[in-house]
Amino acid sequence: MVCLTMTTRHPRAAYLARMTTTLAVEVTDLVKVYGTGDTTVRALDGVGVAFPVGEFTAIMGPSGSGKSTLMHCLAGLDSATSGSVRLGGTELTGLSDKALTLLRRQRVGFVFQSFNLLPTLTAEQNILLPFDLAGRKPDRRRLAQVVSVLGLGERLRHTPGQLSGGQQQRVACARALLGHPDVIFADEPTGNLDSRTGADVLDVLRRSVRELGQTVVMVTHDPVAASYADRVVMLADGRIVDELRHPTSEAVLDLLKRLGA
Ligand SMILES: Nc1ncnc2c1ncn2[C@@H]1O[C@H](COP(=O)(O)OP(=O)(O)OP(=O)(O)O)[C@@H](O)[C@H]1O
Repeated sequence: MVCLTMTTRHPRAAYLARMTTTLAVEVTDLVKVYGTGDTTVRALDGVGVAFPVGEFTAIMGPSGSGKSTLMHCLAGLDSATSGSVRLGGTELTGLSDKALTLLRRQRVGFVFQSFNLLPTLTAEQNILLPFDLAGRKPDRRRLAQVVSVLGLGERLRHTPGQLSGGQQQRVACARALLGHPDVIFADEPTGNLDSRTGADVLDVLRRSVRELGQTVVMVTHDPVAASYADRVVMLADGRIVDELRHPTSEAVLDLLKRLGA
């Protein structure tokens, strides 16, 4: 497995790093401690895990096990107390807030439970918003491809209020996918959806991995949602305690029960 450890600043070096690494994200011995003294909480307690390019991983675990903390550290939204996070070959530890903001904008996609679409913009304008804000022109072929894979062709002129919850979440997925980020982090993406529209969104995430080569890391409580992933990583008490490949919802449920979740 090839993995570059250098911090890349030059655009061509960054490009080459992305081309040669087979890991989208990798963390080593990650520790996150909140608070001091009696109120100290060790939310992550020496986590080591890698997320290969083009794989769909679900992070699961009982409430308070550290899922959100891990995702925030992976995405450069929070800094760890110690340990290393490498995203697309770039070491995040020690980067300034400004550099982290830039890295998130250019190389990370987010899909949240609450969609986070602007209500006055059309679906297409929402999808293009990150590009507009950055003053960049999107690749029109990529836009057409993403819209087609996500089945949004008929909905581009609708505002979020004219779309179902599932369609809104698909627009949010398209927005995340358009810039071909190193990784998309999805935080309970189906938490606000009924099971049928939730299944549509999970299918979209699955297809973005299979057909567009996207890397997706999703936090979920739902064993059915996790069964769409290639792999489930199970956390308990801030540590990785198990891993399932090609998970079924039954196997995930069994594992959660054994952990007392
Ligand atoms: N800002 C904070 N300050 C202090 N403690 C925190 C903070 N954020 C999280 N924690 C603690 O860290 C631990 C892990 O929290 P985290 O939110 O990562 O768990 P989680 O697995 O995502 O939980 P849930 O499934 O309930 O969302 C918990 O004990 C939590 O109370």
